[in-house]
Amino acid sequence: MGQPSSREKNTVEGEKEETPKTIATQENTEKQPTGLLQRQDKNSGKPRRSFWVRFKTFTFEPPKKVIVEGDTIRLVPILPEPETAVVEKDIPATTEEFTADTAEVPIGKNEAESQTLIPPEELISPLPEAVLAEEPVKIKEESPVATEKLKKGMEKTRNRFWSRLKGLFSFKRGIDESTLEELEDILLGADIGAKSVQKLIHELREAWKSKMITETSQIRDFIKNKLKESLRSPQIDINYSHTSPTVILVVGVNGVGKTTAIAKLANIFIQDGKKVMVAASDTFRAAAVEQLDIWSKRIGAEIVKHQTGSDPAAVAYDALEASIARGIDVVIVDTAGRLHTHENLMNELSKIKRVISKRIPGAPHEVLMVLDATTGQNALSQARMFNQAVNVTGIFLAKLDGTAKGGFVFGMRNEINIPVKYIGLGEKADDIEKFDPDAFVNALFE
Ligand SMILES: Nc1nc2c(ncn2[C@@H]2O[C@H](COP(=O)(O)OP(=O)(O)OP(=O)(O)O)[C@@H](O)[C@H]2O)c(=O)[nH]1
Repeated sequence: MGQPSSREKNTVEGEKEETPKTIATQENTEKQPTGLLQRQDKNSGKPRRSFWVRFKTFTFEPPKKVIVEGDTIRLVPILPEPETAVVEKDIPATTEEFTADTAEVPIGKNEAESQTLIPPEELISPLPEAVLAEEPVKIKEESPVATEKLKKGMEKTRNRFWSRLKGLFSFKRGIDESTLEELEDILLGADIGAKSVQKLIHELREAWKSKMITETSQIRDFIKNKLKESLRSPQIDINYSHTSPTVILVVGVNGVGKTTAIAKLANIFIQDGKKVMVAASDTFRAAAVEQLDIWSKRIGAEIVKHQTGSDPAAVAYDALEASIARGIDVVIVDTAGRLHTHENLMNELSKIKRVISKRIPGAPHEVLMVLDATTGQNALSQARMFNQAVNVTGIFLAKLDGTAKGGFVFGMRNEINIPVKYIGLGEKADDIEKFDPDAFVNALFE
């Protein structure tokens, strides 16, 4: 028996970990199954713990301070001295623990929506009348060619994917069952996900049997086209409102890159000539508001913030009022990535969403979920949970530059029908690209 893994430690021990966010990521990276169907631990054969059981390992984190380093702004945990660490000090009396029994129970929409809603008029004092923009926001066309930034950002994924695949196509030979088996292994190793690989191999076998393709050299383009097709979506753009403001609610667990994603999004909207406001509705931690504040000043976005611990829905409501009064084009609402319990978090997100749609019918026009690409297939469980509570309309895939597991985008699309809309390719405000399926697949093969 070796040392217990951090998954097996209790919450208090998890608190004492030096870098809880990184640990969660490393675990996910190291223990990643190659297929979606694999739900048992490879060594022990025991069932793997659910996402929410693992989620509790980063539910209780030390407070953080904001560190500004050149072009990046990050939160760094303020770690207590080991001998003086008192975990209870940071956890309010209302804190509940996740248990293995309750962790699996998803929060249904109805349950979330049955929460008491504070009437908006009690949340804030009234602000000036609405000033609506007359012109719909224009959407910029993007080229399907992979940019240098995209190619560089996807270097690790490409190495894992294409370096093995190209061996198969390096000389002309006929196709047989062993070719398909070899290809299947390579695709599974590229984190594409078991279901997607099965589908791809099935289609390839059909094409081979019908003599549509006969040589290995033809497989490359066949796979490329199929992968592109699998990612296309009619809703790949942000769902802009015809009347301003367009409201984007941003959700995701802590540490995935949510704040940085908001800054990146705000930055591209501003560069596109839009007036942007961010709502600091992650009132759970002071450092989160501070980090957003620094980003906003740097990129030129307006910000609405309240005190730590205040009602996040009230912050969102205030931001909507202010944005209408000031003719803002896009409002981006930040939210907490963790609360004392998963249930509290989902209820809070549902409430923020209800308050937004009560003030602006049809809003939020986009619910973007930020996922950390380095967590590979585990990001799927997060997406499913959040989707149940707030109906996610698009994915912002952060940290694609830091992983070789970018292939999981295909499995994700196959498993949950939510389109990826943006990708994060670094820590700076301009390390962002609008997701283009053709460019993405091209970057995998170039
Ligand atoms: N390499 C890389 N790092 C990123 C990217 N996006 C964010 N990061 C880094 O990831 C870390 C966490 O990012 P944050 O934006 O603070 O994440 P968050 O989800 O807001 O985290 P909390 O505020 O702790 O909930 C920071 O160090 C960021 O600089 C990305 O696309 N690529």
